[in-house]
Amino acid sequence: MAAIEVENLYKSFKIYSDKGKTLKERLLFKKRRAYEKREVLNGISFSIKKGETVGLIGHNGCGKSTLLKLLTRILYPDAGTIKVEGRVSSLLELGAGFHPDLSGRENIYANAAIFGLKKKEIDERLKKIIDFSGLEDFIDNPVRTYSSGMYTRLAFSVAINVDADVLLVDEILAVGDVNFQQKCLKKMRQLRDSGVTIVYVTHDTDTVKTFCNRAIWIHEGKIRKDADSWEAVDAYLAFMNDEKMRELEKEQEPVQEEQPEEPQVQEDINDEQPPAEEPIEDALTEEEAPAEEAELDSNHFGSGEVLITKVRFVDEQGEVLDILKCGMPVSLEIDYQILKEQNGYNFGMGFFTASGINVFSTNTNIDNIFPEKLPQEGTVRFKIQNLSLLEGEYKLNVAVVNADQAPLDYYRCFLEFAVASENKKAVGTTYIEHTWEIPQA
Ligand SMILES: Nc1ncnc2c1ncn2[C@@H]1O[C@H](COP(=O)(O)OP(=O)(O)OP(=O)(O)O)[C@@H](O)[C@H]1O
Repeated sequence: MAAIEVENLYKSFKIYSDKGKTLKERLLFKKRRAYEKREVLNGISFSIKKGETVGLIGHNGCGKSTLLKLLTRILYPDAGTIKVEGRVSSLLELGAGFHPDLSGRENIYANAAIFGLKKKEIDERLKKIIDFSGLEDFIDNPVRTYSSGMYTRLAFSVAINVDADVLLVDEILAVGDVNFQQKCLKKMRQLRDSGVTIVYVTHDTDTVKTFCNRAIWIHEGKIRKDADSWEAVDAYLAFMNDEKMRELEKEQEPVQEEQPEEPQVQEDINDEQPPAEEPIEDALTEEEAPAEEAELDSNHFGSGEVLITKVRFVDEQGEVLDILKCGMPVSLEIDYQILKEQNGYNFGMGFFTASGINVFSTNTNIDNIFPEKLPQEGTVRFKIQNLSLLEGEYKLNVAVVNADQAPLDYYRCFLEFAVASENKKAVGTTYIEHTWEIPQA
């Protein structure tokens, strides 16, 4: 049975470009104020079953909070329908729904009443709410004297104690201290397990993976992916990573076109952002590496806390190779990005034949390299002095695991590549340097 049913939802905001400098100007030109319409949600439809826990993900400003506010009916859509079954409780913007001059206790009554509780029901829950908030000593002070963390504590304590069927939570938990965050997540898990439907907006993709069973990724006003939380988060992180790469490559462009014909181009670029001050890794400035740069897809596993973002073969000059040659020096470059620091890192690679036979695999730990700390992003190079693979088609596995060998990003076949051979001929997969000794007659 559906707890939330959203159909063809549209929401735009008017953005006023000329507000008028003074109140007089604003009043006089009230009707003439120029505005543009910003489409935020552009035809969103989904259905959430009772008891589901759904993470809403997407980049800043994509409309997650707007969607949550529409579900809470703080905002109304331009078009589309929203049906929510049962009592709704929400934890939206910091302090939303609190009156600054009322005490914590008075705000509990006011807030819980908004969620549909009668005075008697609130009386019964008051102690529980105050206890959970940990604000006993401050509960009779006006909430304007509260810190942002204290606001969150109070708001959360009310939101989870109103026996809601549907709980809508915005990124608000980030404000509380670590202990309170853990306490909230524990409580939310209990609510989830007792069948409460939860929609959770957050940028903490780890929590989405572990806490939610499903995630909806909003992009450019539409649903880009609505799937199992791991699958949706991986797709979102891969996309964000690609975006980052594109930005880095764009930043690089003016540096490459140092003497442009049109000074205007330079000005535009300067407007946007200052020219790159830091030297950017060679690897990121390569214009293209079509054959080697396999696209990230969901056909791999790992926590995603460290991502393998690009992999390529290069020659001694750093030129990307389409075809490798038996006997040549080759480097395998693995670009990574750390989203969450680990207790250590172990990078691995493996060559497989097209039919899946492992020709050679190793990792940094096997080679007695145990990196504990790494730059947040960089390139690991696996250098081969003399490629001994024979002519043929091969597959490449790449992986990074942590010091406990837990997979962070593991690809069974990141890319397929070909090896050619001009003078090193033999049968099999590996060329073994050799000589023959033949008895003389
Ligand atoms: N009341 C409003 N008036 C005008 N524009 C608004 C209003 N509320 C939101 N917006 C705009 O709508 C867009 C979506 O905002 P929203 O807060 O929903 O994004 P979000 O995905 O929650 O972002 P974040 O991850 O940064 O919290 C933004 O461009 C924002 O500026």
